[in-house]
Amino acid sequence: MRIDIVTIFPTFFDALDISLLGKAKTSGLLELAVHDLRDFTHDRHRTVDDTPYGGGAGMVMKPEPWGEALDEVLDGAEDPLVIFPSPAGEVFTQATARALATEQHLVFGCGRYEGIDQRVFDEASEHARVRLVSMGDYVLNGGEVAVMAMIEAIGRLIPGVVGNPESLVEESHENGLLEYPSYTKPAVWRGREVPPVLLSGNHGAIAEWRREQQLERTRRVRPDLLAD
Ligand SMILES: Oc1ccccc1-c1ccno1
Repeated sequence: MRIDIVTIFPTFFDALDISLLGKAKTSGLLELAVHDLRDFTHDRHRTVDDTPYGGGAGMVMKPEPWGEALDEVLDGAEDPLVIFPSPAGEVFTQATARALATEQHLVFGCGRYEGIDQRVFDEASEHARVRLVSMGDYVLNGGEVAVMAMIEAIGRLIPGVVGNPESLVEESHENGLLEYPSYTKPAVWRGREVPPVLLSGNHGAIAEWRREQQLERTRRVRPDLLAD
């Protein structure tokens, strides 16, 4: 998979050089390029924003730098999917991550300020598939945090990135439920014992207990996940 990111804070994504995603880059499973939007400006101040037409507080990201940046990133690309994090987007879920992990080329556009001139989305939509994606019902200062979260959620689902694929199966949201509680040594810690069933060696009983824990936790914390 190739990932391109367009942002005014390119160093924000230095963190992608560490941990699993760093190994995925080194191994060639993941090709990543970060582009500084200001490299596509032509004025002395490298201006990327301006006041909104119609008035209002804040600034809007200018279309020209975005147009030139996306022209470069999309030039010669084969069926890329362009994703802009936005509070106005469809909500990102594990199902979204699974679907995006099958894409060959993702382009992430990180908006800042009060957003990006609408004509950028309209123009990009004539050259590629474009989606606005929300990380949830809250407001961030920009798309970089959202893109980092999406890249981690997507990247770990790319075959070969996570050492043991089995570890992906019993996670929250993989089977529509929240994950069961986990325990490790010591068997007793500050007087708190590990549930005896987990020490029983009875794999059937352990699986049943874990399923019951998933259902109980989901009913308690996220009943919406159980709604039809
Ligand atoms: O609040 C935002 C500002 C810019 C880009 C994305 C967001 C956002 C908020 C929730 N999901 O995405």
